Amino acid sequence: MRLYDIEIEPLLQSQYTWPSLLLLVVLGFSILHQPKSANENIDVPIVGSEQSWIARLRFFSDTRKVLDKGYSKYKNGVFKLSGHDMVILPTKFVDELRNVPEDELSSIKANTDVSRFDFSLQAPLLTENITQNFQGVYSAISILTESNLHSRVLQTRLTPKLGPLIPIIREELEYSMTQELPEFHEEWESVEAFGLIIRLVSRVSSRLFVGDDLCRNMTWLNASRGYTENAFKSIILLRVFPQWMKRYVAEFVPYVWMVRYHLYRAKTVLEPLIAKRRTEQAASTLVRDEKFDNLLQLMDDAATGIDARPDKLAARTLVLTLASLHTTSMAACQALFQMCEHPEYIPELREEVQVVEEDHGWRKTTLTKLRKLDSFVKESQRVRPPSLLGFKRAFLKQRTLSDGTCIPKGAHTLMAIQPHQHEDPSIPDPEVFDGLRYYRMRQQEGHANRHQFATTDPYTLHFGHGKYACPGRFLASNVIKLTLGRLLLDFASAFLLAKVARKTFGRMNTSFPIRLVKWSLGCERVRDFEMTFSKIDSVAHYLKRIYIH
Ligand code: HEM
Repeated sequence: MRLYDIEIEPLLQSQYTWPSLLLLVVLGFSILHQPKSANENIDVPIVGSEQSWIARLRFFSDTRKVLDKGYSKYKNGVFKLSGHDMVILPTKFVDELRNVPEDELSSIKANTDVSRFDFSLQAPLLTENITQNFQGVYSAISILTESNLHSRVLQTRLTPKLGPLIPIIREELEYSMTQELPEFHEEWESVEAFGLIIRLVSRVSSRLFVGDDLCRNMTWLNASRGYTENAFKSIILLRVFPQWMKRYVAEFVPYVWMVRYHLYRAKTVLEPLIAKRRTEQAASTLVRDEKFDNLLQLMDDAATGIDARPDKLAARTLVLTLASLHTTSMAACQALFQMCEHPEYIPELREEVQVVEEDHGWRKTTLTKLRKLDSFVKESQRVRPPSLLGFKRAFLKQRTLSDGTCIPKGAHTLMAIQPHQHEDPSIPDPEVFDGLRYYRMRQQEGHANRHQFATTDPYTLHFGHGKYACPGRFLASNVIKLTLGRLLLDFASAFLLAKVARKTFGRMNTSFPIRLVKWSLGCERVRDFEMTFSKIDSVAHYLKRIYIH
């Protein structure tokens, strides 16, 4: 038989023919049977194209522009971005929604996008294409939707112990610096900023996550770093595909394979550790003191039922590194870059760290005294936020908002948190970077405990707000201040290349190297070194020429 010029018989006899035909039928069936998403049922204006693929590509290529366009037009109303993908609610609803029970409005389900795979939702209702989520099934994050064990333990067991744990974390940081910093053969060394920060943060966080049994174990460290990196890559890649396609595409994505591999590797070290500790505990030979506290152990103490299964505990611990590692490192790195851009703050910040260290050493209350550094990190987050959109919610029940807008069951919503923060009346000059802004605000009467990095308010939603705000933000704040404080003590941090990058290309690139200069060289040498940086404009000019021509 011939079809046009093609011989059909050999094709039909090929071993691949029938599986391929079957695959085509399954795909065709999936496409034809796509239920309309809940987001599509919300009748509000769409900013940009209604065609999902075009809208999605446009959104990915210029998120800020698309968001600003929508926000400037509809900021007090509800609108959609990226076709029907994102329903943007005005921030006036924060107070109305922040404490709604989890079985009605869920942050974690919106973030993980469990979608059709979550049968507890009883319907394939969640929106079809969510571009702002963590692709829970493929990145293994869906374990966080099985129960709120991790949040309970972070909030009620680990956070209250953070103070006493400071000397222990500090000890781990000292060790990490010896492992991760380059050897200084000359007066300065070039390091890739984000790479250095993420390695320091992952070591320090590991001490808090799995304790001293494993925090220096390279299998665990590689699994947690490798998992986080590949999970993010899978997430970003899979976001572009429609929901029905993801399950097929995922099977061919090497990042997804690597996620599974690192999950397996993490289990090989965590499960025996859990078993060992349980045996010792049963035999009453386990020595427990402050040093022993870590997230894995505290979760094991609190877990019941299926959550207590060693493989589940191991997976949950690994997945929590995704929630913590990049977020914390990015915030620390942005603060470091702001120091590059505004080196005039460095002496004052450094002096604060020195005074606090000399007065008290690294003790329970040390970090609360670093008020200038806290303000600097918070201001860095304000001007370079981790996300332009936030306060993601999945509506698990239909709800009518106070302005009459009806949000159907299954819809996913977000808020434009970055443009909204610019409208905070307590920030009179939002375009200006003012590293000590929040430090001064805390000096007002009655404000001493407000305006901290980990504090949320209706204008500051980078950690969410209300009952379901990030349960790890105090931990993040401690790790960031410890790490930056330590770097400030040792390095003049002249950051030449980062500064040049900023001047040359108008923005920082996280993969750009920075140069660390040791204070221990003596002030004169550091000053000499800085003098050479005054030629920065000509270096920038030179680089620009190289790149342009
Ligand atoms: C600067 C660092 C961090 C940022 C910017 C950040 C941001 C956020 C945001 C925006 C949310 C969603 C809140 C909401 O929807 O209302 C969240 C949730 C969460 N964060 Fe963080 N986070 C950070 C660090 C951490 C750390 C260190 C941990 C520690 C494990 C952590 C664990 C979590 C968890 C478990 C959730 C989900 C809570 C739930 O089950 O609802 N985060 N975070």
